[in-house]
Amino acid sequence: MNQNVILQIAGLYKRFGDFTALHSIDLKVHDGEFLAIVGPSGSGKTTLIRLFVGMDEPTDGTIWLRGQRIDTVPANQRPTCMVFQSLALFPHMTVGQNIEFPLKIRGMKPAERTARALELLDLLRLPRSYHGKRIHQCSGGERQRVALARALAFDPEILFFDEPLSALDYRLRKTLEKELKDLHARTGKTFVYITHSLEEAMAMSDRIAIMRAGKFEQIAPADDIYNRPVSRFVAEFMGEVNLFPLTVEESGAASAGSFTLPPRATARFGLVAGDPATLMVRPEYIGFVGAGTETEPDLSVRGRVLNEFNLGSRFQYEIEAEDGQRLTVETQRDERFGGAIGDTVTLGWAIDHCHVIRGE
Ligand SMILES: Nc1ncnc2c1ncn2[C@@H]1O[C@H](COP(=O)(O)OP(=O)(O)OP(=O)(O)O)[C@@H](O)[C@H]1O
Repeated sequence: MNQNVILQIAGLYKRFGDFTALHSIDLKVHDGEFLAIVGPSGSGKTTLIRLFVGMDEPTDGTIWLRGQRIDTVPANQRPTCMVFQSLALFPHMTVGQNIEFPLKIRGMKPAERTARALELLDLLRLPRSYHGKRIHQCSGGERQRVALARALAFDPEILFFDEPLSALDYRLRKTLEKELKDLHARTGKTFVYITHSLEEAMAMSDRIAIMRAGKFEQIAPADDIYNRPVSRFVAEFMGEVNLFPLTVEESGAASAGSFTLPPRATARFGLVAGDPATLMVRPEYIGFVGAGTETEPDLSVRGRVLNEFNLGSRFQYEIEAEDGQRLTVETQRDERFGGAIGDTVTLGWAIDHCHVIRGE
């Protein structure tokens, strides 16, 4: 990925009657980037993609592709934009006919079309013999690859994906996630990928844009979004999290209900008395403090184990602190809590693993 901007939008609005689906959106997508757009249902993800590809018009604002304004250009004259729709294959046609379809409507000669289709089968790691195979004879995963080959047929610079894997079972989804990431690396193309799934976004993308009610709440690399969310909404959207509202006192210490943050910690986060803020710590950074614990943790809480959940590679615990707050803790399998449900435990973690979210 380089820092050249391939796609830029500024002040984009979309209204449906009285309802504003997109509120003054700005975004820059870099050349060769894999950008995931994540957000709850109804946040405006599909509306945004429809504007990119010309399936709908913005109420206000501009879209540029490589510095050229495209929001006023009809969809069929935006050759660099293709939407990947896995379910839009023609079932009665062969794999080859499907892949060649966009080339045929653009007038490419049959021999050239077939050569291109075979190249794309190679790229998608499908056997060349599939060229004559009917779509209904292909498995779900193969169909996804054919749809991708078709989207790539005209060599678009950007591919837009609208939840392509959401209907697939877990194993196939995981396989295709890896294949998509690999395809992105091999083609060097720009991918803009809409998903509900945080896991998918984390696994594949260079940056994640979190959408909420028609606006971007945060746009950043996955690690930043996960470890340094700008709001409670982003923190909670990005998986399990422990959030403690802080009351910063004149002394510099901050009360977090079941524990107190020492002045050196509040100073480090730049908090002063009266600042509204929330302390965040992810479940995997909290550990059980026992006789064998080598160093005293910076912060600790006593509580009771309410539940244990086996997540496969990890274990998750629900703990009730003495002030009634619920905490979520995750350990690796080999660090599983040795006691019983109902036991009183001490939990501890490092200030380095805390993040402060400012504001109400
Ligand atoms: N043609 C339309 N007329 C009126 N309202 C619309 C229209 N299209 C979308 N909306 C509204 O705009 C909002 C955003 O819809 P959009 O489909 O973009 O959400 P989304 O984030 O893609 O959701 P999902 O994840 O469920 O697909 C929703 O409240 C939706 O009801």
